[in-house]
Amino acid sequence: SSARGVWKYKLMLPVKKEVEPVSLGEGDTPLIPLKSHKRLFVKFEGANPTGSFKDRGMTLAVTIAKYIGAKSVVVASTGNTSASAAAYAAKAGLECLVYLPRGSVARGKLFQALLHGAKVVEVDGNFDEALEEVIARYVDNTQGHVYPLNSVNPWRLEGQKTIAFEIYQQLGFVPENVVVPVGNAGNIYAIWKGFRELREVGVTDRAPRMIGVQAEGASPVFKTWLAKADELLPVERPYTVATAIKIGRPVNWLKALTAVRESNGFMLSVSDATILEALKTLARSEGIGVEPASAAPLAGYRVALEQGLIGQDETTVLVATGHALKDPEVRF
Ligand SMILES: Cc1ncc(COP(=O)(O)O)c(/C=C/C(=O)C(=O)O)c1O
Repeated sequence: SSARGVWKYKLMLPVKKEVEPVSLGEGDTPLIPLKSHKRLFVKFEGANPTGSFKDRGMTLAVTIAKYIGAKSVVVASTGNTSASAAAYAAKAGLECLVYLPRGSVARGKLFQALLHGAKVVEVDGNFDEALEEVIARYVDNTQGHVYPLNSVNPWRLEGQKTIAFEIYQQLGFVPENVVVPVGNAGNIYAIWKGFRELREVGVTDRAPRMIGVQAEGASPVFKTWLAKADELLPVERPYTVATAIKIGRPVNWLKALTAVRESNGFMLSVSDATILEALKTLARSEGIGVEPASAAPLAGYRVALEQGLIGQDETTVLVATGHALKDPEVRF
């Protein structure tokens, strides 16, 4: 079919074939080999239409919202989800309402939400409070015309799993490790789901270890994994320069731990200093411009190599989730 990107995999997506996709050409992002290590690659999700991997999930969720006759969509966000929701809602002719934590959204992302015509509600509090507000107001909303898009919305994870399909097709094999920055914790599970489905349909009999990286000041999933706790150990006042993943009570924490455990992977927590160092290396040695959260996988990879958790001879893919233009004020 002439479809490209996410919709090339329509048969692996849970949508009826008559559904008309709302698409901005998301997906088909580059897999870039790094000079620094011979079997290290970056999956550059900054190359998506609004500059982050969120577009993969948003094309699905907004397509469904339109298909079911929603008039508007609502989402809480640390920024990239709101930028993506605004663009896809505009394409679909839907209104878009975004709840953002006042003062912690990188300028590029706020600009995009406004540019695409979203109505921005600034919440006094962190992302977690913004999400609580959306869930309280809209998730059990009776009118049904306002469609909540947060990663409690399964459609977004279905779109994001196509990252796995592309990595497999671009490498020609399943890598030993896939390293993902973890915030609200949906993406690491979505990518794992994609690799699990490749195995289930018999394309391959291998699966990667899923390695999740958090910032030290905002690492509830790491803490819960390390403690082998069966309840989330939340971080009340998360702080990190990587504002995209500055989340203290990730809704998808259990999904993320499932992906890590099922894949025999692990969680890491890295300092802001090492994240900024990694951001600088990617920009100045590899020519790859990312926002801070998207440099966390390289920071994590370096730690994992040092600690012998990853071997030099293993093929590893770092998922760089967002473009540098998102956060033009980061000081590194
Ligand atoms: C650049 C970037 N890198 C990594 C993540 C973490 O993904 P999840 O672990 O699936 O949450 C985000 C998440 C952003 C939001 O949660 C939002 O936009 O509201 C991001 O923007």
